[in-house]
Amino acid sequence: MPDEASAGDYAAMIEDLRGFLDRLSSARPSPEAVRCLREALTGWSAELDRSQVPEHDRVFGRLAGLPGRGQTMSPRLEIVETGPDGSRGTVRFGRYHLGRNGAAHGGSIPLVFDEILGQVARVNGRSLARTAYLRVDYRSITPIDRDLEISARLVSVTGRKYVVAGELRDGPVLCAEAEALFVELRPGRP
Ligand SMILES: CCCCCCCCCCCCCCCC(=O)SCCNC(=O)CCNC(=O)[C@H](O)C(C)(C)COP(=O)(O)OP(=O)(O)OC[C@H]1O[C@@H](n2cnc3c(N)ncnc32)[C@H](O)[C@@H]1OP(=O)(O)O
Repeated sequence: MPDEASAGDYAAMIEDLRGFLDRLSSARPSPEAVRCLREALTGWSAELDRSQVPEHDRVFGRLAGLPGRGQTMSPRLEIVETGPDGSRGTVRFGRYHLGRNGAAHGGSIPLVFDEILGQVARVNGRSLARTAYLRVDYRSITPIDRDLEISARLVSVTGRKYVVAGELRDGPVLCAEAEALFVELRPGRP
């Protein structure tokens, strides 16, 4: 893990990357701008080629205190309260997550449910638990570019099985709800 000072820089870089992806997805760049961006990206990749590491040493997605654990794959999730029975937070779908007509892409919504529901299972699980199923019901469109409320609650624990349910709301509007089963891995199972 990076030290405290570089963790701050890393966090800021991840936020910059989110901003870049939002701008990229809503841009119509000129051929000259595309050439310029490609050149910059080639330089960034060459820089990162110098610091590739195995999975267990990577930083991306492993900074528990940061929104979204310091990764950009799923929308920006910020947990504001967590406990053994559940958690709640805010999530923001950016322009990068746009499906059509102002609604977030349907595939980006399970991503964020897997995160928050999985964290509740993990708080409860003695060891790592994996998603066995994740069901999402889309109740109303999920708007982008504003903070939405998201919550998860533990429904039941049966042996190694944890059922967790979640809701995504835009104020009084229920955008989506989810239910997932997490199964705690047997010892020695990768
Ligand atoms: C250091 C930095 C930290 C940073 C901070 C970390 C924070 C961390 C937060 C992470 C938050 C993200 C969390 C994402 C988590 C994933 O997304 S994991 C990736 C997606 N999931 C997978 O790849 C799982 C693939 N499947 C499997 O590996 C296996 O099928 C499973 C799920 C582990 C189950 O296998 P198994 O242990 O052999 O289980 P098995 O004995 O078959 O079944 C056990 C029980 O579960 C039931 N079951 C199993 N599957 C199902 C199913 N699909 N439907 C219904 N029942 C089922 C069985 O019927 C059985 O029930 P009982 O007979 O006991 O009543």
